[in-house]
Formats: sequence, structure tokens, C-alpha cells
Amino acid sequence: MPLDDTRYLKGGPVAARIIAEVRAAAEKAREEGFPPKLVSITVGDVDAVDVYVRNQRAKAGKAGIDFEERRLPAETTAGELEAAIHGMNADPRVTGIIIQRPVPVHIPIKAIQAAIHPLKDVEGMHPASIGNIVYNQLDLAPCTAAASVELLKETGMDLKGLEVVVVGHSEIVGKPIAFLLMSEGATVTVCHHMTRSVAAHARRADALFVAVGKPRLIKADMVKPGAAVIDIGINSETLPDGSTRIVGDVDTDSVKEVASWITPVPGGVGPVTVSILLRNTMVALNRQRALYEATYGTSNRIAAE
Ligand SMILES: NC(=O)C1=CN([C@@H]2O[C@H](COP(=O)(O)OP(=O)(O)OC[C@H]3O[C@@H](n4cnc5c(N)ncnc54)[C@H](OP(=O)(O)O)[C@@H]3O)[C@@H](O)[C@H]2O)C=CC1
Ligand SMILES: Nc1nc(=O)c2c([nH]1)NC[C@@H]1CN(c3ccc(C(=O)N[C@@H](CCC(=O)O)C(=O)O)cc3)C=[N+]21
Repeated sequence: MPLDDTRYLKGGPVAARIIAEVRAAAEKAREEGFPPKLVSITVGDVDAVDVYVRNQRAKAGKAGIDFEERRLPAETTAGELEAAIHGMNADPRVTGIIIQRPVPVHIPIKAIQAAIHPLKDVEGMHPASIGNIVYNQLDLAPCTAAASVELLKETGMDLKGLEVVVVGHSEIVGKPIAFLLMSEGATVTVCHHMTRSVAAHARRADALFVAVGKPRLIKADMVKPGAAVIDIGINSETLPDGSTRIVGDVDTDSVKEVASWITPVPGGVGPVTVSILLRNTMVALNRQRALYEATYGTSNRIAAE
């Protein structure tokens, strides 16, 4: 099936729309003395992170957000990483900080996420930030989760009372998706590796979200006819000729014959995730700005310095 078939829920147009909005907001903030700047921190070398960071840099450029990449060696200690974060927390020029996951096993990711000041936490992963989505305050949510829900909304489906199944319950993807959807009025079932029959749950879903990290986990017989399928998986697969390609968690070729809507991989959730990260950077900027103005009584930081 050609990629222009309406059953493909493509991320490109949604991402472009969000980036255009971010660009307008970023230009205005810059003119008003608050230039937005996002800092990405990577510890060690991970292929999946390389793709993400490359796209962050490219799209930040399009959106008019300054982007700085800090690559730290794999042997960086937790103390050194925390010290680097504290420096950025205190630097008024840094708007947002993202720690690319995974980090090496000797670094406690939860403590590191908690080291980022909540006002600079552009992924919404600080324990104080993630609680907001439990309280239905949804303007800054973990990027992949927000991107996945944004794509479901593109179908025009009414989320109120919708039967939704989420496969995968990680802190960064599956759990926040479930909270965002509950806030929108959906009835949410969350499956994980101990779920007795993922297939039995998945077959009941009007919308199926999959974030596991296993190629072709979801086959056509696990999908309700007419459902929307949001494939969040990003897996690198090596073909017999030695080349590599990216595939999701859904067996797209068979599932597209059953589903009404399916997100392609690549070209689905990924590009929208990047655009939400940039949108979150502007949400963070506006919160810092409100604090700055309340504290110093001026609306132009650069002029005040
Ligand atoms: N598009 C994007 O922007 C992003 C994509 N990703 C991709 O999404 C996927 C998931 O990422 P992430 O959430 O970080 O991964 P994790 O490995 O943290 O979580 C995977 C989840 O899947 C569950 N699981 C494992 N096996 C099964 C199974 N057989 N049936 C049902 N559930 C299972 C695990 O359950 P349990 O904990 O109980 O074992 C866990 O909750 C990956 O492919 C990743 O690359 C991730 C981030 C962003
Ligand atoms: N703290 C943290 N948050 C994350 O959200 C996070 C992370 N760490 N570590 C890595 C994973 C992976 N991830 C991707 C996001 C977008 C694309 C993306 O833009 N993909 C495009 C392009 C693919 C390509 O260029 O080949 C696509 O799917 O079409 C990829 C991967 C976010 N992750």
C-alpha cells in the first residue's frame, strides 16, 4: 500500500504544525529578551539516542531554539553529571535540559531526573512534574506520550469513553500515555509482560498504543477491525544483506489491512515527539519568565543583565 493511503497516520504534518507554532512563540520570546535554549545531555554512546538528538538539533534550528549538545563519556560519575546539571539549573541562559535515556547502569536515572530543576524539566520527568498529569494539568507532559495522544486526536475519534489499550508501562512512555488518556475521558487498560493475554485485551481496543521494543509483537489477529493503532516502538533491524532499518512494534503490513488508522515507523510518532520537546521548551520558558517577572519586576532579562 502506498504511504499516501489515508490509513497511515503520518507524523510529519502534525510535527510541522507544532514547529510552526513554536517558531512564532520562540521569535517573540527572543525579541522580548528571553532567547530559548535547549541543552541535551548524552552519557556514553547509544544508537537510538543519536537519531533522536540529530532530529532535535535539526528541528530546534527550524523552530528558532538554540540547541547545545553535551556528550559526556560513559565513565562519567553520577556526581559529575549532577554537578553539570546544577550548573545548568543556575545558568539563566539555559531554558530546558533533557537527559537522553538510557544512561549507563552506574548512574541512577531517577536521582538524575530529580536533579533537573522542575522549571527546566522539558520532558516532565521530575517527580514533581510527572505528578501534574495525575492532577489533569497536561500542558507539559513526557514528549513521546504527548506525541502519541496527539496522533490519536488526529483521527477525530472522540476520546470520551473510548476503549483504549496501552501495551507497555514504562515511566517515560506507557504510564504517562495512560494518565493523559484518562484525563481525556478514555477507559484505559494497561498491559505489560505479566499480562496473561495481551491479545485478548488488545482485540477489544478502539485505540491500541504499543510501546514495548519488540518488532512485530502486534499481529493482525490482535487488532479489532477499524481500530486506530499507535506504534511507538523504534527498533533497529539488520537485514540479510547487512543493511539496517527502523521498524516499530507492530506488524504493519498485516495490521494495516485490519486497522482504520496506523502510525508508520519511521515517520509516525518519532517526528511528533521531537516537536513536542520543542513545544515543552517554550512552556518551560514561559514559566521561568513568569517567575522572573514576579521576582525582578522587569519583562526583559537581557536588558536587565
Ligand atoms: N517514538 C519515540 O519517540 C520513542 C520510542 N521509544 C520506543 O518505544 C519502545 C518502548 O520504549 P520504553 O517504554 O522506553 O521501553 P522499556 O523497555 O522501558 O519498557 C518496555 C515495556 O514493555 C513491557 N513489555 C515487555 N515485554 C512485553 C510483552 N511481551 N508484552 C507486553 N508488554 C511487554 C515491559 O513490561 P515490564 O516492565 O513489566 O517488563 C515495559 O513496561 C522502544 O522500542 C523504544 O525505542 C521510546 C521512547 C521514545
Ligand atoms: N530522555 C529520553 N526521552 C526520549 O523520548 C527518548 C530518549 N531519552 N532516548 C531515546 C528514545 C528514542 N526516541 C526517539 C524519538 C524520535 C525519533 C525520531 O525522530 N524518529 C524519526 C526519524 C527516524 C530516522 O531519521 O531514521 C522517525 O521515527 O521517523 C527517534 C527516537 C526518543 N527517546
